[in-house]
Amino acid sequence: MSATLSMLRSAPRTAVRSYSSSFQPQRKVTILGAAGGIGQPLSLLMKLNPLVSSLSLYDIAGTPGVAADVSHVNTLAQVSGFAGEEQLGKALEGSDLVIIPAGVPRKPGMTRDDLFNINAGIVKSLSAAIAKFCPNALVNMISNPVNSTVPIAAEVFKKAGMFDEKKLFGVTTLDVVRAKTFYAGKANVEASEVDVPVVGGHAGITILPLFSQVTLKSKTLSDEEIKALTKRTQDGGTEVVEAKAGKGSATLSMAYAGAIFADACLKGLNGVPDVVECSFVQSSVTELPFFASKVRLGKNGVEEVLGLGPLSDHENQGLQSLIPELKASIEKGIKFAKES
Ligand SMILES: NC(=O)C1=CN([C@@H]2O[C@H](COP(=O)(O)OP(=O)(O)OC[C@H]3O[C@@H](n4cnc5c(N)ncnc54)[C@H](O)[C@@H]3O)[C@@H](O)[C@H]2O)C=CC1
Ligand SMILES: O=C([O-])CC(=O)C(=O)O
Repeated sequence: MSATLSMLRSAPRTAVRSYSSSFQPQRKVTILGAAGGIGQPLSLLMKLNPLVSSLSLYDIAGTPGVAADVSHVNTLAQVSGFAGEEQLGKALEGSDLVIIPAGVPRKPGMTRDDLFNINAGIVKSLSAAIAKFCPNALVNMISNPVNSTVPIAAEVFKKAGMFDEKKLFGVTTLDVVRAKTFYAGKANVEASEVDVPVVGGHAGITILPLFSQVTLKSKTLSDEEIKALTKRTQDGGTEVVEAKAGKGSATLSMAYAGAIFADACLKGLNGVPDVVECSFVQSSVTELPFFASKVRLGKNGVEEVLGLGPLSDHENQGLQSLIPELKASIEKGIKFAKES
């Protein structure tokens, strides 16, 4: 995390250096939904990433303005804006990484699953375009409900005959970011030095932080404190939705989390060793076909899906409780993609 922050802080200088270095691979990153609440700050953060040489910003409307604005930042990436379905192919062509924050966000009182009816269709059509125009790209799915949108994309890719399970990722990094922040606050340690795996899925009780595996323990927290931290991490999205009172869900912290995960994917593609992040991927860690756990990233995307490690009794119970809900959300996505 601190490495990412320092990367962001030093981006302009680093970018100038990498401009002149011939060995830096040229990477095209495309953001679908780039004019939205997440899309705009994420576009800025990706413009700061020295691993990005071409930044393609797509939305149904509003992207020319966002692209013009972001393009004035003095870093390496060349920025292009595309608006409307007829420009989607051009936006996607040649992409190494496609990030998808396209879709509607929650309002107070809604669950992520309440977004399914609108977002499933959006994700399905964008996935079909990815299959057609950049079948080799890594895909970072942010659109909710992630527990269903990732299986939808997988199904669309299978139908198109180009599914590669190593290249499809549900972005659960914000759960990890929250778990680290909340733990650090409670244990009174530096947030940047804390690491906590978060496994399962990305909705309510399917979000399972493994605080028993936290890297920096300054003092042992009580079972009650761990239970409260678990609940706060699971409800982190709702906390923001309620505070925004009808004006959407997490955008700034999500853009930060999305930029961290995209950076990890790009580092993996570039052959940087030992890049590990949690993500919701095709998995055999449990009986479910998709599951979030630590994943080692490499030159082809997922290099290795890592196991869960030892769990506390509380975490084991959480794992058993989340399976039925996560299973139903995965099946709902698969059914939608097969039948629509
Ligand atoms: N995975 C995660 O941890 C998180 C996921 N999210 C999800 O991210 C999604 C986006 O959230 P916000 O940016 O706040 O919403 P927003 O409404 O501010 O932006 C969404 C953007 O998507 C665009 N869009 C809609 N249909 C499109 C299409 N067919 N092609 C391209 N763009 C399209 C809209 O024009 C809009 O600009 C929501 O589904 C939200 O629930 C939000 C926070 C965290
Ligand atoms: O809660 C929401 O609707 C948005 C989201 O996924 C999050 O903030 O984790």
